[in-house]
Amino acid sequence: TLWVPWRKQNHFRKQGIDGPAYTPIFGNSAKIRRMFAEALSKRVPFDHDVVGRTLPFYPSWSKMYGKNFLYWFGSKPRLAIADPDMIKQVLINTSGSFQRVPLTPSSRILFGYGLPALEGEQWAFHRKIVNQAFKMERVEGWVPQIVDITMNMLEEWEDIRGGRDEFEMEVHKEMHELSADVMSRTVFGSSFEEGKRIFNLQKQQMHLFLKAVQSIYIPGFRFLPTKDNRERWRLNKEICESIRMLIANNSKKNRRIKSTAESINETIANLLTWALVLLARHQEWQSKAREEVLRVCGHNKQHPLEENLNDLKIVSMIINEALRLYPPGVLVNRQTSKKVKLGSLDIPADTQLVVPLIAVHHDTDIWGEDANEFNPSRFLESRRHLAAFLPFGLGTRYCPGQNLALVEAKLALAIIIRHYSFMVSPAYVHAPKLFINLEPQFGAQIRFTRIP
Ligand code: HEM
Repeated sequence: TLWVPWRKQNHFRKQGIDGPAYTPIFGNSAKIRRMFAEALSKRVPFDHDVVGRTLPFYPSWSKMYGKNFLYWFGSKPRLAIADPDMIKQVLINTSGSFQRVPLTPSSRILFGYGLPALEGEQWAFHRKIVNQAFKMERVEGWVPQIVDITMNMLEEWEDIRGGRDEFEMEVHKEMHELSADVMSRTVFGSSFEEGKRIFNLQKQQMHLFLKAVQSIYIPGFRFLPTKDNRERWRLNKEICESIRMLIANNSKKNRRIKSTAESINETIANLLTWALVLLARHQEWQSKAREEVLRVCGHNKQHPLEENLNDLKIVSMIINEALRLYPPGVLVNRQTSKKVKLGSLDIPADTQLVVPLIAVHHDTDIWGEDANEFNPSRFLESRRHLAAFLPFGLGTRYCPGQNLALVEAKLALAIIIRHYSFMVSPAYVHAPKLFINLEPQFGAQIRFTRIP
């Protein structure tokens, strides 16, 4: 079996798919780790050409081997695909040939036994429940709560401002709190405080999780009482107990929804953070958005209502452009359950397919020469290709939280823009980093001025 990777490598080479050569046991993992370390140690200019910093192996290897290439995680082959036609074929395929990559035991702790971990009938059953929970009518019913929570946040900002004209804040933390509050009040309903506590525990757990996924998975290692493992067990126990209590206090039906929703809170926080950074950097779009909010919602400090949502067109375009340049979920992956054909390619069973969403979103072949520039008006045109813009995934597994994410982002942005003008603080260092999601490595410091 030692020869299997080489055989697979040849199999792909014969079909025109090349990549960094396989090295025994570790594959290309050490090299990938080095590339990440090097990318993160460099300071980058404040522009949006950020794929090299967030997913350094992709631009490096695609330059040498083409948009689709083969690399090795240990002795497992990974096929990176960034061609929209191929991506579409993989993600909309319903035959069961392309499955979600099974969670390792340590990532299962993070994602639990919710939707992302399920396949087949079990998945279909729970997916129906989740779709119901997040359908648009239901999410629109949450508008008053979301507005309320955002206004509460602004009241706290006013305390921080303390009567000054200008004040500065790290908004990533603020957006994290905001989206945790929204998720707790909407999805968790009555169990508000408890929901928030779980989010905070999970945030700590994510740091440990990341350490675990960046190292190669060694069977049995998770049972060793290392410092990280002990901390992981402690947090896990606490989270399990909290969730158990929460479930005991709630109806049985919502159980699955909760366990999935908890781990996904971060995505909206990151979307909002990047949208604020982008608007702070691109004042002309901030003004355009503010004009729109005032026009649509009225001048008398009125808040957006659910009937305004469709009229906030510029705000929507800005959110799309933020999702394009800084997609919170940087990649999605699949694994072949059997030998499959993808276009003219023969792919063996047990091959991981990696779709680098962020690279597709920055591809000049798709988006033109200004692909790395912030230009929301590109969304005035209809979509180029189903798989050219896919921040929420595509196909049967596309994100069921999309409605909530977009409605929350629209409302929160509209309200913030209505009350403050803002610019990037001199303290801000532009450093997008792939954590679980795409995050600002050193936070997002923004300087606000109150609009009378
Ligand atoms: C800006 C915010 C968000 C982004 C960018 C995002 C992105 C994604 C993406 C790309 C996928 C597809 C994964 C794949 O195909 O392998 C996904 C799946 C999923 N998302 Fe989201 N998400 C966001 C917010 C949310 C929220 C708020 C929730 C729930 C409250 C949520 C729940 C889920 C679930 C349960 C799945 C798995 C669906 C399945 O396996 O059938 N997401 N998300």
